[in-house]
Amino acid sequence: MNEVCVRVAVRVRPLLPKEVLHNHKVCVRVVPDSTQVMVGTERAFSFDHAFGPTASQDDVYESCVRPLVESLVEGYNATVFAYGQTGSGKTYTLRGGHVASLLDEQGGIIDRVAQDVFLLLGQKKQNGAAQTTVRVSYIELHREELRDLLELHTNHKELHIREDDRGNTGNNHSGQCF
Ligand SMILES: Nc1ncnc2c1ncn2[C@@H]1O[C@H](COP(=O)(O)OP(=O)(O)OP(=O)(O)O)[C@@H](O)[C@H]1O
Repeated sequence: MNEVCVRVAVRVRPLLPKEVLHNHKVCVRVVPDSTQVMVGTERAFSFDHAFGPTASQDDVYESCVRPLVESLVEGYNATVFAYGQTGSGKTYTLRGGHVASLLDEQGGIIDRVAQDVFLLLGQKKQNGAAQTTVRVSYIELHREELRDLLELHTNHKELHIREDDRGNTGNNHSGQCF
């Protein structure tokens, strides 16, 4: 991976059965063997990665995210976020194809990161690295309101995201109040 701080990947999902049924047409195509997508027949847009409807969850993870996890265990910060209109595939890409699935071919980025973080930390420990602590928070921000998805009974009014003077963010509920 080169030294660019922000990399952008585009993923075009397949038509859903109901879309096929309603005769919807594909209007965005990935140019074969490139990182460009065509909108209609004339306009081409370039990205750092471009995945078409046949790309697997593993393809996306291996090229876009795994290198970040490797950097993470070396002490770097990394962020992965999905952006797109409703129904475009953000949840599928991040959380996977089934709710509560074990890691299988439909497993999303979150499952794969969790697996690799512990795998890589385990390897580091075997090589004599210091003990590591992993903390996880899973928070939904919807209409300016925060919800702790790991503690659903928490009153959303008690949750606040704060930033310290070095730009580190945390939420008061996870005990990281800045
Ligand atoms: N790459 C893919 N392959 C197969 N099915 C997909 C793919 N991406 C998305 N889907 C399916 O498309 C539908 C919409 O996807 P998803 O729920 O992930 O969209 P979303 O962007 O999270 O939408 P919203 O913003 O409304 O939550 C789901 O049924 C999902 O399983």
